[in-house]
Amino acid sequence: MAIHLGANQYGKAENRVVRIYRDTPRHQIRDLNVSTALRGDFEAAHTTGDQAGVLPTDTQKNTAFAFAKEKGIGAIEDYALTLGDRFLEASPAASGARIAVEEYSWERILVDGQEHDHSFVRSGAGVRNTVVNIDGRGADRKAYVVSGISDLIVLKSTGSEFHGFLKDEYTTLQETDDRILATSLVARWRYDHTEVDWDKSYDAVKALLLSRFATIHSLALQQTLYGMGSAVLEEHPEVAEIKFSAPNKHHFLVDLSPFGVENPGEVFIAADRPYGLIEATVTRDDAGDSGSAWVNMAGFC
Ligand SMILES: O=c1[nH]c(=O)c2[nH]c(=O)[nH]c2[nH]1
Repeated sequence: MAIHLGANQYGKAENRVVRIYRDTPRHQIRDLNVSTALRGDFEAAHTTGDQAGVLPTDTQKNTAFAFAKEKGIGAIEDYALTLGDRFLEASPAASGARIAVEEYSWERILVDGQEHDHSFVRSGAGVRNTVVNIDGRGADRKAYVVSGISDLIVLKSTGSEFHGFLKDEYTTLQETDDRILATSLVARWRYDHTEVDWDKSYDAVKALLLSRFATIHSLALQQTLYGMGSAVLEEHPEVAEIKFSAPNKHHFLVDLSPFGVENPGEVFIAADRPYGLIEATVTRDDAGDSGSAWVNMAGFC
């Protein structure tokens, strides 16, 4: 029987890297979840057990923590790019590196209206993340950055319709011109290049996604996502494409008529399962090649 080793990668997943800056009494915190992986010629490690070319996952973990101190943590994209280049330098057998970083945000606790110097409360709508893929070294190096946000839970209490859909003998859904639209949005956008002010771009894209969700009069979640994605591509030349995964968090009107009570769109049951899952990609026509940007990105069409 002929068999062979297929695609493979290895690394340390979910390093919880917390970096405190304490040069002054007013501390700063960065709180990351870092996953690293190398791909390349690791055939022998699998087929014969020869680990000569394998930079241990433990070393990858150590590097993630050491760089948090030695190089500091700026934008997560820069941290990920620096780590990826380091692993390719340290591991001759590797042809590519994938570094995924999530960032949990904290804000200062207010005490008597004043921001505390070293006490924080977890904050933020949504979790910022990035996935950096680097192929090759030196003149052959190519770097791809996909950044995004997950767990961005949004709801609008009107301004959403759903009607005119295809019907067959199993269709029971009523048409509606006024419903709740809610989702826990995952959005990831691919940058066209790496000369980007990452923090500024992230803040602006997030704000734009939220404002378009609010202002687009929705005829379907599909149309809302396309509108949100188009706005990002129109206003952000640095973004080549954007992908969404959006569970339609259904809110069903509760029938209060058995109790003689009218319910004109006021009391709903928030169902957690099942949910419609709407996924879409919006791409600039002249976008550059996506290369390995989307390698192993689960949960997207
Ligand atoms: O925005 C929606 N898109 C759908 O495709 C769909 N299907 C469904 O039952 N409800 C909805 N809502």
